[in-house]
Amino acid sequence: MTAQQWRGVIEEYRELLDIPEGTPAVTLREGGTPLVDSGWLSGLTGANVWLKVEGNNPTGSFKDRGMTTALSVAVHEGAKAVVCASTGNTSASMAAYAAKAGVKPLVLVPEGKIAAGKMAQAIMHGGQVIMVRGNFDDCLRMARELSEKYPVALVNSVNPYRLQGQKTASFELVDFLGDAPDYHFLPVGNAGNISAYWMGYTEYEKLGRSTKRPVMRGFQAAGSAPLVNGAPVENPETKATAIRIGNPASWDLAMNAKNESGGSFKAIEDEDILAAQRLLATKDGVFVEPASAIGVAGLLQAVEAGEDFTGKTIVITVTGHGLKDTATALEGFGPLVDVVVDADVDAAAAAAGLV
Ligand SMILES: Cc1ncc(COP(=O)(O)O)c(C=O)c1O
Ligand SMILES: N[C@@H](CCOP(=O)(O)O)C(=O)O
Repeated sequence: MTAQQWRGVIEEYRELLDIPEGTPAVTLREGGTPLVDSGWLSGLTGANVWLKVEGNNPTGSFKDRGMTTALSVAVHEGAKAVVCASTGNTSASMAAYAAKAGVKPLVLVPEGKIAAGKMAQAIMHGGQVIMVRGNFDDCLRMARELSEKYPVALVNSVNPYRLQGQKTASFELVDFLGDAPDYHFLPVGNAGNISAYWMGYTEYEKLGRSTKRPVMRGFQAAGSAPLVNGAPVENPETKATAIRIGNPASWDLAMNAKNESGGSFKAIEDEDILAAQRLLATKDGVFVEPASAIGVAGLLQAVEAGEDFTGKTIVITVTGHGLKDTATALEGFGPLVDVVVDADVDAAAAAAGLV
C-alpha cells in the first residue's frame, strides 16, 4: 500500500470507532505508522522486539491519532474553537488539526517547560499560546474550566473521542503481527495512551481478531511517577518534558489496564532515559524525543534484573519524534559536534580518526 492510499485512522477503522455516525473526518492521514524490528534489542532479549514508530505521524507524535477523532467530532458538533493543556505534543497536534478544520486553537502550557520544536509547531499552525506559571496539571484544570464556562471544546485525552482514535495503534500492530504481542512497553504521562491501547487490544480480542492481549508495562520518569508511587506528585520534574505530569487524568483507566493485563508501572531515572534515546538513535536509526525512549530503558532494566523474554513478542511504542527537542538530545555531546577543520581533506580524515 502506498502512503497515498492510507486514508487516516477514521476512514481505515470507522466501523470500530465509537464516534457519531457520519462524522466527516478532519484528517492529515495520520496513523499507518511503521513497526520497525529492533535487531539489537531482539538479540539482547531473545525476543522479537518491535518499535511502533509514532514519530512518523503528521505532527510527529501519536497525538494525531486522537486529534483526528476529537477535532472531527468537535467540528461536526459546531465547535468554532478548541482548547488543550499541553506539555507540547498535544498542542502541536491540536493546532495542526484546528488549522485543517478552520477553527481557533487555544493552548495552555507550563511556562518554560515546552521543547522548542513543539512550541514552533503550535505557533506556526496558528495556535494562541498562553504560558501558565504552573505545571501541566494546573493547565489541564484551567482548560477544563475554560471549556465549561466558554464556547470552546476541550480536546485533551479526557475527551473520549481522543482515546477512540488512539486505540487504532493497537489495531494496526495486531493487523501487522497477526496477533497481539506478549508484552507492550510504553511511556505514561497523562495516561490516555496506555488506556487507549488497552481498549484497542480488548476490542480486537472480543472481535476474534487476536487470541490474546499483551502484558502492559508503563514507564514514568522517576521525578514524575505518580502511578508508580500510588499518589499524585505535586511538583513533577524530568528532562523528558512530555511526561512531566503529576496527576494523570486517566489514572483509573491506566490502573485497570495494568491490573487486567498483569502488568506494571515502573520509574526510570532521567539518565537512563537519555541513554536509551541515544541507543535507539545509534543502533536502530530511530531518533525519538526523550520521553519516547523510556520503554526501551524499561526493557533494558528488566533484562538487567534477570527477566527472561526468550521467544516472546514485545512491542515498544516510541511516541514522538526526536526533532521536537534537539536541545535535550544534544546536551550531553559538547565537543563531539564541535569539530571544526580547514577545508582540507586530510584534516577531515585526521579529525575523523581515519589516519
Ligand atoms: C512524546 C510523548 N510520549 C508519551 C506521552 C504520554 O502519553 P499519555 O499522556 O497518553 O500517557 C506523551 C504525553 O503525555 C508524549 O507527548
Ligand atoms: N504529553 C501530553 C500531555 C497531555 O496529554 P493528553 O493526551 O491528555 O492531551 C502533551 O503532549 O501535551
